[in-house]
Amino acid sequence: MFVPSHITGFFKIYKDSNKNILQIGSIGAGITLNKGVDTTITKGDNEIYFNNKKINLRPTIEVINQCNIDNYKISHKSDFPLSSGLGVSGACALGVANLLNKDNNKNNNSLEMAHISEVKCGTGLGDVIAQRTKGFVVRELPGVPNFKTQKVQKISIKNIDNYNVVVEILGKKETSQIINNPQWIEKINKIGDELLLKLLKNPTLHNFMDLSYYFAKNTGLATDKIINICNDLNFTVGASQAMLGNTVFCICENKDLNDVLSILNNPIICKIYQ
Ligand SMILES: Nc1ncnc2c1ncn2[C@@H]1O[C@H](COP(=O)(O)OP(=O)(O)O)[C@@H](O)[C@H]1O
Ligand SMILES: CC(C)(COP(=O)(O)O)[C@@H](O)C(=O)O
Repeated sequence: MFVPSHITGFFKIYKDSNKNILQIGSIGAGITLNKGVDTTITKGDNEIYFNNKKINLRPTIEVINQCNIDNYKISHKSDFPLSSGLGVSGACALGVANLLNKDNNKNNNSLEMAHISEVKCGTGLGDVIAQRTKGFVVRELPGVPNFKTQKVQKISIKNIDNYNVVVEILGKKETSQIINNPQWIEKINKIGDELLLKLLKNPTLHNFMDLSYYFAKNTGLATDKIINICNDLNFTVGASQAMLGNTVFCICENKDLNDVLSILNNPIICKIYQ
């Protein structure tokens, strides 16, 4: 079961404690990539493997606890490491939730299960909704959309094959340390407040990248190193920090790809997955 990785460009946090957990989350915009996580489940001794290494991955464990299953061996094969701002934790949670419901002929909502797991673990607020939707995704309401409040838009991209998403992972960043920190929440929500409306007025990849760069710089989430790399890539559609990681992402046209690769040290070339 493949689930695409997801890069959030900017977001705003909604963690109102008296709300149902399904309505807790974030609004924002991002893109899913053709690289992500492939999850399989076989019989086993209740083990979880991530790229062949046994780990206790909390978002996956949270989903298992909701399904109350036993004698499993879960294997996540990921194109990216965890804690890189690429939605890998969400891809693991959604992949295992999809499989468990399919295998056990359950009709639980796997999206709800994965979202609950991410919110409980502090590893995500909106990734799994974008990963289920796929493409260039705008989330206008926090939480899992339902038939009444379907406020998740998939923005169409002309000549999508002309664009590359080049990713450079510089290190790790634990999402939970940011989205559980009141000072960071205040900064993120102050800067992120107007960006969604600005994107909806001009829903293009260029505008998305400009708004993401503005968000990364003005929240203080981006390091000087990341800002400098983004500035060096200003000949492209745009470059910014993948939220919430220590990761640069750049969208460039095919004609500029070689120039982008000459600037980055460990570039990973992706396409937008829809
Ligand atoms: N080696 C590891 N063993 C167990 N859990 C890990 C390991 N590395 C990272 N994690 C966990 O994986 C999760 C990554 O979530 P997050 O920070 O949101 O990253 P991502 O951007 O990949 O979604 C965190 O709960 C983190 O503690
Ligand atoms: C930005 C983030 C809160 C975290 O994303 P990640 O670090 O990739 O888990 C995401 O879940 C979102 O709500 O948009």
